[in-house]
Amino acid sequence: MFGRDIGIDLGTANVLIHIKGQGIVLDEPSVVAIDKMSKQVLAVGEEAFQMVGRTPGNIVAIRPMKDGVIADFDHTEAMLSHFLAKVNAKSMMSKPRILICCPTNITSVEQKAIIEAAEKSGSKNVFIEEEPKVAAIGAGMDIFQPSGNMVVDIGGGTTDVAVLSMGSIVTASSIKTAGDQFDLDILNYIKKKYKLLVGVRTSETVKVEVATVAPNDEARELEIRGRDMVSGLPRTITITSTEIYDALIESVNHIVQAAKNVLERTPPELSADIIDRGVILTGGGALLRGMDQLLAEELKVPVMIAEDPMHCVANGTGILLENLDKMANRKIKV
Ligand SMILES: Nc1ncnc2c1ncn2[C@@H]1O[C@H](COP(=O)(O)OP(=O)(O)OP(=O)(O)O)[C@@H](O)[C@H]1O
Repeated sequence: MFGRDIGIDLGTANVLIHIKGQGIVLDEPSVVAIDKMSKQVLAVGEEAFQMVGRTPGNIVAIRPMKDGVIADFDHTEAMLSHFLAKVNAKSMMSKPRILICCPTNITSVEQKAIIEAAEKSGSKNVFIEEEPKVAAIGAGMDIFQPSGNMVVDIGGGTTDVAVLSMGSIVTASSIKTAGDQFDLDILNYIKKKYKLLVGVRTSETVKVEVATVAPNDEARELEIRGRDMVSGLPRTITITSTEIYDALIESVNHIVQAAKNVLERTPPELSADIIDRGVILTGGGALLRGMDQLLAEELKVPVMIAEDPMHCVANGTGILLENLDKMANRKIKV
C-alpha cells in the first residue's frame, strides 16, 4: 500500500500537502469562510479565498493561521480536516502519519496546538519539523554535510532565516515581517497618499505585478480601483513601482537586518562556507522583484532564488518523509 505518510506545509497564506510517493497533491489558500450567525463553515481553501473582501455581512472569510501559528484553533482544525479528507478521498488512506512544518521560534504550547489540530483531523502520528530546515532540504541543499548553508524563507506571516550544518540549525531568527506585512504596507501607502481604500487582494496584486525592492529595476505601473475616502465613490488610480518601493522598503529592511543578525552570530568557518555557497531564498516572498539583488548587496554574499520557492517546504517534507522512521525520536507527545 503506497503513501501512508503525509507532509504538510501549514502556512499562513497557503497549505500544501505532500503524499509520500505521489508528490504535492494539494495547494490551496489557508482561508475558511464562516457563517457568523450559525458558525457553520461554508467554504475552505480556494473557494473561500475567492470570497475574501467580497462577503455579505453575515459571512466572514478568515485566515485561521497568523504569523505562522494557529490563531483560531477550531477553524484551523476544520480547514485541516477538510484538506485531509480531500486528499484521503483520492488515495484511500486511513490514519496517516503526518509531518508538519512550523517556524523556528514557536512556543511548545503553539507546537502542541498544531499537533492537536492534526491529530483531531485524523492523524495517527504527528511529527513536527522546523520550516527553514525543511525549506533548505526542499531547495536541494545538502544540509547534512559539515558545512554552512543559509536559507531565507519569506512566507506570508513569517520570515525564517537559518544557517544549517550537519542536519541541524546552528543560528536562526524568525520575524513576523513577510508577505502579509508587504500587502498591508501597500494598502496603507495608497490610503495615505491617494485617500483611496483598497482591499488586501488588490494590494497583493500590486505587490506581485508591480513591486520591486531594487531601486534600479525596470519601472512598472498598474491601474487599480478602490473606494475614495472623501466622496465614498469608486475611483481608479495608476500606481508605480517607485511608489511601491517607498511603501515596502522599511519592512524589507527588517528582513535584511534579521539576515545580518543571523550572519553575525554564525561561527566563522560556516560564514566562509556561505560566501562560497551563497544564500538560498525560498517561500512566496522570494519572488518579490529585486529581493535577491537587495539581499546580495546588503549581505555581501551571493543570493539565489530556489527553483520552485513556494513548493520548497512541501518538497522538503517529501524528502524527509522518506526518512521518517529515523526521526521517530523527534515526535512531541501531547
Ligand atoms: N510573485 C510574487 N511576488 C511577491 N510576493 C509573492 C509572489 N507570489 C507569492 N507571493 C507572496 O508569498 C506569500 C505566500 O508565500 P508562502 O506560500 O511561502 O507562505 P506561507 O508558507 O503560507 O506562510 P508562512 O511560512 O509565513 O506560514 C504571500 O504573501 C504572497 O502574496
